[in-house]
Amino acid sequence: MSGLALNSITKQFGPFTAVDNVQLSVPHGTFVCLLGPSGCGKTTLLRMIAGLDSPTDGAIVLDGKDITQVPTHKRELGMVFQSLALFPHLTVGENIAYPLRIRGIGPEEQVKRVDELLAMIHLTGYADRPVHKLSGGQRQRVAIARALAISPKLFLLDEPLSALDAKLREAMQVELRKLQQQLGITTIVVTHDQREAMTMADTVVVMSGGKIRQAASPIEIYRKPADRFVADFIGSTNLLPLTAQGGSALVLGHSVAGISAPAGQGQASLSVRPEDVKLGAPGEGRITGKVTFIRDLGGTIETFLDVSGTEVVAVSTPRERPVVTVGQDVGIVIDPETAVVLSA
Ligand SMILES: Nc1ncnc2c1ncn2[C@@H]1O[C@H](COP(=O)(O)OP(=O)(O)OP(=O)(O)O)[C@@H](O)[C@H]1O
Repeated sequence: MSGLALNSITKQFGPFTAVDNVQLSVPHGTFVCLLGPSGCGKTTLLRMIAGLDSPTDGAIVLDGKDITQVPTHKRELGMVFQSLALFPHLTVGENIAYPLRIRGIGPEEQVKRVDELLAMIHLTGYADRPVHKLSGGQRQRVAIARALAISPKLFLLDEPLSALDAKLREAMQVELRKLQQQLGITTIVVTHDQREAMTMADTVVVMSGGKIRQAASPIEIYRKPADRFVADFIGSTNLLPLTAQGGSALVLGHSVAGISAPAGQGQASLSVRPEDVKLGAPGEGRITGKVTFIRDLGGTIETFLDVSGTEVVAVSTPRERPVVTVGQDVGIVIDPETAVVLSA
């Protein structure tokens, strides 16, 4: 297969398993985000792909070739790691040309390539500027250009945008994704920012405790989370207790048409995104909650409800907002099409 394959990768640090039997296939030209809470093993996994750490077990295969034992400098990688900063005493052009120079590429070819890369990152004319005179976002773009100078087979980035302020980070996410699509380069980014992952990735790999919980498209991760961890970690959700009773299931004590409990499970949960909770009049057989708090954020309105001790959050836009007030009893409508049954 053209692309990257991680075959049963495990990394132990003494008795501690930081990466646990990871299996992942990254087709050529795709953009993968490794996403998870602090300590879940995403940086360790990226470092192994980069050759900066070796797996205790398993194999890393790039374009059909086992590279597990190949040293970093022979893997044809472009890397933007937090620790790999730009050379502050060099100009933008010298920074970008550096990997070309150490590979013995002639000065004319270097200038041509630097110009191409500067155009690509929208910094044409900046070649002679010292890097310390650049803004944070411009510096980040130069680091990206430097990593791409050698046309690598794999582009690896570890939290590349975390030092930027929120607005610039969002703009750079879009820019990085466009650049990756333009070049068709296989890219793996480590991030703990789910918005970043959802914006950029073809495949989001959600990790916890060294294991992959789910690897799927952003929309599938959001709409069809594989388990409670993923449902809770990605976006916000209502995890409602689901109990089996006879052949049907009870959600917050009520049966909901179209929802059934998983076979053989005593206890399960139903994940319902706040935007999928619809409010209506309280009615016979309908889940009813009391409004405890309303947060009007302008573009969206969050309504917090108490249903026999369980908090349910509904999000609506001002247009679709049902007029409710704190203390009021309202009916809660769950659409079985958008709700996901999760075991445990
Ligand atoms: N060299 C090492 N020796 C011992 N333990 C390590 C080493 N490197 C990482 N670990 C441990 O492995 C686990 C995974 O670390 P890793 O840096 O991969 O996590 P991460 O998901 O990237 O987290 P963060 O977002 O905080 O960087 C952590 O518990 C960490 O303490």
